Amino acid sequence: MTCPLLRPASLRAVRGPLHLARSPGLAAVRLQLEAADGLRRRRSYCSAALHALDWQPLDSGGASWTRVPKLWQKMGEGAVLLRAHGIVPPEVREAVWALIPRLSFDRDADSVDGAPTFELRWAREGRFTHDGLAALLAETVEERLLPLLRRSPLCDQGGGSELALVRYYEDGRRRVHPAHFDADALVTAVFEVSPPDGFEGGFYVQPGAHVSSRLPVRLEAGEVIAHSFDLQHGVEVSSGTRCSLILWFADSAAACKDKSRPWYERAAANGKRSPLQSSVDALYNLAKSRRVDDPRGSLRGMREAAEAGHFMAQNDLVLFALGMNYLHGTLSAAKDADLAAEWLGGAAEMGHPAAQAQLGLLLLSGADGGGGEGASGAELWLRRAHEQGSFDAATALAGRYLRGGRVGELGGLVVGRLRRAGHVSSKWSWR
Ligand SMILES: O=C(O)CCC(=O)C(=O)O
Ligand SMILES: [Fe+2]
Repeated sequence: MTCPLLRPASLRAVRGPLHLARSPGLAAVRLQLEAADGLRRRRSYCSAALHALDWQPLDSGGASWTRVPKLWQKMGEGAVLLRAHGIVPPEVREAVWALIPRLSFDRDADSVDGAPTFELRWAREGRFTHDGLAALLAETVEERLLPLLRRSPLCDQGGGSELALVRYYEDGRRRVHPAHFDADALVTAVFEVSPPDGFEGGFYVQPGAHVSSRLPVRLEAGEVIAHSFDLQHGVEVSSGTRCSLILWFADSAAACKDKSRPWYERAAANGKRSPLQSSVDALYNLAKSRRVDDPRGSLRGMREAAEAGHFMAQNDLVLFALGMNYLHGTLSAAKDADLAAEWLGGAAEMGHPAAQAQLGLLLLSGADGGGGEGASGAELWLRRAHEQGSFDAATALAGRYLRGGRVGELGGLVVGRLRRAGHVSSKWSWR
């Protein structure tokens, strides 16, 4: 049985803390930020807040759609988000839900956070790969979902589908899928499989870099949402069990097979003529997808996206460039540290938790003996990142508090959080 589904994600983002020989103090970072006009303008985009999504009816069939603006960019219309009832017949949803306990989920590293995926792939390269799910879902995907996407504002952004996943969220397995962009899909569709009274939290969109800009999208069982590649989104389940089915669509069967991402190239090229908002996201995604095959081209693209204000590109540029420098032994550590702090500072000021954590670690690594201005700057950024849920930052803070014997209230909170999440071994106990 076939459907227009494509191939799996192949790139795994590698993230890790920075360890540099020297780094500027916080004041130096601030000065660089103040001097950078572009960064100041970008910061103001992020201070805007979006309080609710403005849904419009798509047709008489009960589907609606909206645009999700990006708080870090002024231009462009925003990402497309669509929701629809009645696409998955209730008996299909119930049969899928009943099948879930019999499925076995993968534990390979996730491309967004490197933690075990707890996902099951049920289609790739245009074919269903799981007989049970194919028997239940082929008709719904081909006869109901694809026609909906084709008559929606997402239609000029694609048709064929790329990869399909079941995702399972539960305490003791995976509970979060951090905010991200889908790097290998032109359009993504998500079916909510589990009944909403079985869990707290769920899918959200995040128009800004900071977690405070999150807008939950509470879905009914069997409801479908679909979005364009330039939508930042994630999942956080605070209690209970949630199961979702995800389909990543490409624009042709050929793109599924040869792993090309022509839509990013098209959007990036269009953006050079008219600065479409999604072109910056396309540049970023294209750069990410070329890391292995064309590292230097990828670095150039990442830098362009970073210069255009993409906060994830600013953060990833630093991680990727430093990785390249270590591999090729090119730039000096001191020069790297200044540049790294500048890029990370921009994204950190916009609120991006990963950049805040990396900047904190960078400042910490340059702080002699753990004291002085570098260290207090480091702590400030690490605390901000920890407040947004960063485990890298919490781990670094806990280490500092415990080594310095300054556990206090915040130290207790940080260490307690790490311990609950299984990140702290008994040797970290301070009692
Ligand atoms: O589980 C969901 O609703 C979405 C998961 C997701 O964003 C992804 O797999 O890329
Ligand atoms: Fe996603």
